[in-house]
Amino acid sequence: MQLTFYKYQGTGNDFVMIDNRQQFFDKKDTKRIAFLCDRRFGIGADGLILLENHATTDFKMVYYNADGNESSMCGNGGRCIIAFAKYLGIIKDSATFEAIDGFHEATIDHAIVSLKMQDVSIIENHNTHVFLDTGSPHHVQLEEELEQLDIKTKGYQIRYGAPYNEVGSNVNFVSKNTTTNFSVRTYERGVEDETLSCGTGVTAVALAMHFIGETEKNVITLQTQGGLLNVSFETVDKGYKNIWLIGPATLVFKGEI
Ligand SMILES: N[C@@H](CCC[C@H](N)C(=O)O)C(=O)O
Repeated sequence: MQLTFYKYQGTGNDFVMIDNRQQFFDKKDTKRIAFLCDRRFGIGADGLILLENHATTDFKMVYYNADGNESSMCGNGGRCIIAFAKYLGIIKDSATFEAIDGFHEATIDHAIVSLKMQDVSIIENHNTHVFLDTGSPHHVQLEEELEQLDIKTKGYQIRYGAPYNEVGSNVNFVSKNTTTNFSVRTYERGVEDETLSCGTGVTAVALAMHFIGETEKNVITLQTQGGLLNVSFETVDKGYKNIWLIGPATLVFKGEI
């Protein structure tokens, strides 16, 4: 059967997007999802996202990593699905939707999407790194020589090492440019490689840098390999609320396979 798909990217984190409001897509076919994401034999993407009907919000988002498995929240995917929902005529300039980590609000202004993330109340500050969950689990560590790092090798060791083991964590390497600007490179679980950007990752980095005192600001710019993202937040007694991930989300092409 022919499958109509849409390819989106948000700061270079790219996704195969499928309108599954008619529920035709076989979600159990992990091999096919991995095939569609394969960059040599398939369409090529860091993940695949289904847009589905929802009883009380504008739509539901279902996210799969490039390995074919359903996973936790994808921040850049969440921004891209807003652009997709607008393209399909489901929403205008604002929306609410449900994802695996709960309900989200978002707005879109031309190609710039602002996505509200879940509140974060648990942040583990270890000596060498910070660990927190921004919808997906993230290990965050500061590095002096970010450009020289072998992200695939180092990220793989941390992702599969203790205490994360098989379940794993995404791994973010960070360098500080100014008090409001940090560079980030991310090894993504489920892609098992560096991606050009990770939305839940840069959100984790912004909160972690504030938490450990590297910044006192609450609007942070994150330079990823695929472009700039902004994260704003409010500090509360036990963590952070009103967290927004802001940046571009673009349709690359539409096709059939
Ligand atoms: N690219 C995503 C993160 C997707 C989930 C991640 N690979 C995981 O399995 O935890 C983002 O933009 O947040």
